[in-house]
Amino acid sequence: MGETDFPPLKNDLILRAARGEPTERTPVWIMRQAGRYLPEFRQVREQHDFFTICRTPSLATLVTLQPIDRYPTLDAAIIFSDILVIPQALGLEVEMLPGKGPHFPSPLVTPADMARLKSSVDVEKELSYVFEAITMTRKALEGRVPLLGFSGAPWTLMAYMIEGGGSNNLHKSKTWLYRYPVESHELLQKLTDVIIEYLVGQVKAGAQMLQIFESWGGELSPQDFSTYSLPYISQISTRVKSTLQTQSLPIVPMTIFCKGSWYALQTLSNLSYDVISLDWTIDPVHAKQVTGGRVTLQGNMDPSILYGTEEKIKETVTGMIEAFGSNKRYIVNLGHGILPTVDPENVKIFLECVHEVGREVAKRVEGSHKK
Ligand SMILES: Cc1c2[nH]c(c1CCC(=O)O)Cc1[nH]c(c(CCC(=O)O)c1C)Cc1[nH]c(c(CCC(=O)O)c1C)Cc1[nH]c(c(C)c1CCC(=O)O)C2
Repeated sequence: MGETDFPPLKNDLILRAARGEPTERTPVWIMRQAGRYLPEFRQVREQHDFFTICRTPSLATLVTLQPIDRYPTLDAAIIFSDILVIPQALGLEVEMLPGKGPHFPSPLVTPADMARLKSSVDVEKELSYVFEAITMTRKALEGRVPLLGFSGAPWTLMAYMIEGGGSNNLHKSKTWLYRYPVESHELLQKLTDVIIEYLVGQVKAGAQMLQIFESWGGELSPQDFSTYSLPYISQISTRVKSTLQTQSLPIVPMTIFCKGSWYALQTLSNLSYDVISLDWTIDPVHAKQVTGGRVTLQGNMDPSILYGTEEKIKETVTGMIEAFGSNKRYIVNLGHGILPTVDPENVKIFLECVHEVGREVAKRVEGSHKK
């Protein structure tokens, strides 16, 4: 798909912020914005299994658009899918158990189980449903906001494939790292190669920006992070961008979200990512100092603030935008996904407040530059 196959974009704030260009207002979107906190999503979910929604482009388009229709204040849409579609494409079965989350009936137990994974994955075929959903959604958006694509990062996906679902301490996947380092690297590299092809395919289908989720980055020590996460997320941004260039596709901005990996901030800012997404344990002023304006920062309100009063939400948003304090290189988001029991009215309050405060701060910064 080429740019001319889609309606022209009317709001490019987030793309400009990602590229380091000034914005007249701070852009905002919410991780997991399409999901269970919305009654309209729960209604679709009552009729269809989770992965059926992912695999049916018309349903994926419908739920991707639900938050965009409800909140005209959102500055981006994110394609409805899941990070676990990659383990599925590699041949592992994954189910989504209501109220429990993902479950792998036959996870990888020892390296011998890697023989159960496909030796080569036809990404174009196995994940064609994601690409179709992206193209359909991009058209249905009618240029209202940019469409984001995403993938899980290799370490987080490896951990799910070995733990077989959620886990408190990741001891099974860490056993691999400390007993079978060679095979662990082999698995991480295999995932990396598939992820790169998958992300390029998303851009070809119409994704305008990409986010990589290393949701379990913070479970690793700084040293293990540099051995088992960093080399692979680094490869992903450089190889995705060089492949996009070779294939004459748009070189879209890329975001890295390593939850809990505060120690890696400076290193991450020297890779070829455009945006670093921060969790709420990181102080904005510290993040700005450490990353030195080399990247755009995204985040980082504690998702639980959305359970607070209107005053608390407003106070936190104001403090956060003032601390990131710029009309450049900043995208508002939560520090992790929105929680399923949040009241959608509080999301509205949050988004409206971001618009209001974002405009004020941008004006103030502009004014102080003119003086
Ligand atoms: C770790 C991870 C997963 N999936 C994802 C991550 C990385 C982000 C993060 O750290 O939160 C990413 C994801 N999952 C989903 C999206 C869709 C787009 C969006 O709105 O952000 C995205 C970007 C839909 C989803 N993925 C899931 C749901 C709910 C499933 C349901 O309806 O039963 C949705 C809407 C299920 C899911 N999928 C996963 C878990 C652990 C769960 C269960 C717990 C939970 O819901 O948070 C794996």
